[in-house]
Amino acid sequence: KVLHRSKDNKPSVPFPLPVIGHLHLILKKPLHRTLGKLAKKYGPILFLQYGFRKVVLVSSPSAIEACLAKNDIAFANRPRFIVGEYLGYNYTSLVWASYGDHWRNLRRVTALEIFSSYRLQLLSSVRAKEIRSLLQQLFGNLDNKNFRKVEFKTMFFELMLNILMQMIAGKKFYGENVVDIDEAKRFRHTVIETFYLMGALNASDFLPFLRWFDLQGLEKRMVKAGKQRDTFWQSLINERREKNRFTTGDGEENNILIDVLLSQQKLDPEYYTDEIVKGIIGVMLTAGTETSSGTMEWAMSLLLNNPEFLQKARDEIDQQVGMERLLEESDLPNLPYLQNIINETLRLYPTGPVVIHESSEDCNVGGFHVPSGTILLMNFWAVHRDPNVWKEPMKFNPERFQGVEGEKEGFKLIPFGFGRRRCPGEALAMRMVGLTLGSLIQCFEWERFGDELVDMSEGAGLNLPRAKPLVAMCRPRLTKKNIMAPF
Ligand code: HEM
Repeated sequence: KVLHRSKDNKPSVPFPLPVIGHLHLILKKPLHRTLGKLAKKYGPILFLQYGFRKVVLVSSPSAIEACLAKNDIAFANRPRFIVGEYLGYNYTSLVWASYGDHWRNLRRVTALEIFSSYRLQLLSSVRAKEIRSLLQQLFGNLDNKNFRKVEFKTMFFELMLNILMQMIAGKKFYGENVVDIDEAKRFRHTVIETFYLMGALNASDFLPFLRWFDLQGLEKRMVKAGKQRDTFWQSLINERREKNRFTTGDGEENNILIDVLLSQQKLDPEYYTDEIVKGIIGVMLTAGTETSSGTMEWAMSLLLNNPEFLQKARDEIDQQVGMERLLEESDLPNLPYLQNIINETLRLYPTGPVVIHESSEDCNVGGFHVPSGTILLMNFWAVHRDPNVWKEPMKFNPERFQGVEGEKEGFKLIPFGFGRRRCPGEALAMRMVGLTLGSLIQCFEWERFGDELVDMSEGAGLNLPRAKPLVAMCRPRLTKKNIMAPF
């Protein structure tokens, strides 16, 4: 029986304690750091025991390649953690579904109706409009002399949510003519709560008898969050249903995800139940918002602490786009420096730092036997900071991507995962992060709020949030005419 055997003479993982196994070793938050320390001490492939569950923790590029490339199908399941029952419609939503026909169908429908290049292209004007309205809002009544204070977190979240809401439900969430502000606040809270609950270590997942007691109070919170989410998704469906009763046949309904799903429901009501439709909407609005907006916030934090790179990105934009018009999505391929900044941000602060799968059959990882039903923990965050893989890994240096080191092969930069369960939102996220950062750099000068460096501490949650929301000062570079020009 191998608990852990390392090829480089690292010590063995301590023997598991009775009942709890190694759970005591992973209590400290944030999880990616605690798991990173374990890997550093004991090796890149570790076999752990969480209560009654077997766990394999992998933290090196070759180990992750062994799981996601060589054993992709074997590891394509997710564990049935209790949170998936309440927040994943009893494991039927895309994130929580096990590998199989249902999951494949969800991936197919979303790939076609939301993530295809055709759909992404079709909705590029929605994104451009939202960015412009964000820039106008920031510009406010500023002149080019005064700096003003900006809080990013809510601004980026609202931007992503507005864009996704228009793709999904055909309406905005924030801004003029929109839903009531309390509802918007409640929704944001629910998304944050979702990530918290997904990232919280629920002892009942590993010691099922504890479920009776819900000692951490997590299940109670899951029930509440599940109800809030369900009410919100249902209201979006009801609204579209009502609207479609009076449809003008102008084709708008072909571009809105809920409408497409409701027409599938008419064809196959047994499969496309409201629950399945709500599961799809919920996954998109949750997985797509905090991850992308968090990446934007980390990128701005890094640039504010490293203004020389901010200047270089601005030089590139000035050269490629100029100051006479606003940066557009079609400019992004001509802005490799900006792209390097995003890659470097995702390297240091991947907003999916630890990814969880489960094996559905026996397999072999790096010479070790992994039994079926083992939980797989992949620490992308640790791989992205591994000194065996990266030179000066803790240093923010976008220029590393200009040289040989920047080559993405070899599973050393995997912020979106790899293989069958790879993030389907990557192209959309990269466009949004690129367009937002590029526009902010083009249109405004940025300075830190106060003399101190931006605090880079990480908070709790599965999506690597900042501990403290980022605040900075900005002053317009472009003229009011450029920014306020009607779209
Ligand atoms: C910078 C932004 C983003 C990052 C870093 C990110 C990262 C990830 C990661 C690491 C996974 C797990 C992959 C795995 O299990 O192997 C994932 C899954 C997923 N992501 Fe993203 N993501 C981002 C944006 C988005 C967006 C914008 C959407 C949709 C609008 C999205 C939708 C999803 C979905 C649905 C899954 C689950 C896929 C499945 O289980 O089959 N993500 N993402």
